[in-house]
Amino acid sequence: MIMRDASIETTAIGVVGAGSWGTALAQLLASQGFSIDHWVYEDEVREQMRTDRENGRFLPGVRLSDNLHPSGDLDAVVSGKDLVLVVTPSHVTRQTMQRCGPAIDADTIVVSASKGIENQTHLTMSGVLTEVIPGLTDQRLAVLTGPSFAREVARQVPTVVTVASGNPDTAAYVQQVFATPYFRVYTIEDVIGAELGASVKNVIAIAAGVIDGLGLGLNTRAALITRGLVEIRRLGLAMGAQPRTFTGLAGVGDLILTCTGDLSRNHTIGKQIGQGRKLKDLLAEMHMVAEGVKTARSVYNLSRKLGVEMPISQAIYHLLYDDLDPKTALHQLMTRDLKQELDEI
Ligand SMILES: NC(=O)c1ccc[n+]([C@@H]2O[C@H](COP(=O)([O-])OP(=O)(O)OC[C@H]3O[C@@H](n4cnc5c(N)ncnc54)[C@H](O)[C@@H]3O)[C@@H](O)[C@H]2O)c1
Ligand SMILES: O=P(O)(O)OC[C@H](O)CO
Repeated sequence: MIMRDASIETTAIGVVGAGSWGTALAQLLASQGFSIDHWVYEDEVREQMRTDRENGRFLPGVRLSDNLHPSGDLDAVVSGKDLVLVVTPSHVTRQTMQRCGPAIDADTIVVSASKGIENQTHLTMSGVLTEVIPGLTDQRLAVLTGPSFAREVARQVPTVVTVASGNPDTAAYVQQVFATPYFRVYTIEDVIGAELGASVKNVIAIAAGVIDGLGLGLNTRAALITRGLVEIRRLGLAMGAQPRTFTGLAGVGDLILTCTGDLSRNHTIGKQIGQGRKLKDLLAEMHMVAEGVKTARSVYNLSRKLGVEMPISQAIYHLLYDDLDPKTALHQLMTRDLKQELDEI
């Protein structure tokens, strides 16, 4: 049993986004007894969730509790809530939350569970939400992240995540709301570090998939994860993150999961590219999001703008957008100038 403050039990919650992660988290909360208003984008998905109590498109095989209420009314889902959870793909977060931002009450806690960096602004999701939700400050904002495949959380596989907020009280509140005996929640204060770890690992996971698609070995994958973490940390430091964040769940934890787990969409797309398939064909077949594809563009431009050395991430950008051959990319990475391993800081 997780001990919660009695006041937590009556928390009114709205969830925006019913992809695999939005549905898994909404169901997790519903299974704990919270009444959930859940905004579902597609009419047919919403209808199926209402009638069959299943989201067959994004999270098949998981029965939805009766206290999870699918809705197409975005304003109604977010208004009058103690907590609003935003779980849209990062490229539609701005447009979605711009629509309903004014309906969110001034004291509502807003939690982002999306992972990505906007292409146009280079903002992480906390930055986007702060721009589009009137009056939202970092005091009412939190980020839920860490190694967590939706399908495993839905099966109640023991999972450990972290909640980042600039306000420790907000982090502690969100921690209490989400924690279950199979979903352990830590807190940290470094929001930008947590979001960068969560976002850039998707680019490195594409690289890990490419390595597997090329049929390379475990040595290569371990090297990739290690050097990928160096790149994530470098970008993080350049953007004001705390270095220790990257040794935690939002950093190395999520990086290991996504680089090694067959359930990862980012890893899968990388693997197919390694096997010779083209990005545009893969995207045309996918109804889910592989955030690393868009984030690779943001990271490429950010790293150049900030002068941060990120050779793996830059190679993935060229592979995705300039048709760089995977074997050539690997050869270029392996034959870079020889150097000392660790950065000064
Ligand atoms: N799936 C996971 O295991 C997992 C785990 C942790 C974090 N995340 C993150 O959660 C976020 C959401 O991913 P997901 O896996 O739930 O999504 P998904 O890939 O399963 O589904 C896509 C979602 O996008 C929505 N969508 C498509 N077009 C839209 C539009 N124009 N406006 C609004 N919504 C639209 C769909 O309704 C659906 O909810 C991503 O940032 C992802 O990285 C996912
Ligand atoms: O399936 P992916 O690659 O989007 O990864 C899902 C989560 O981010 C893992 O923590």
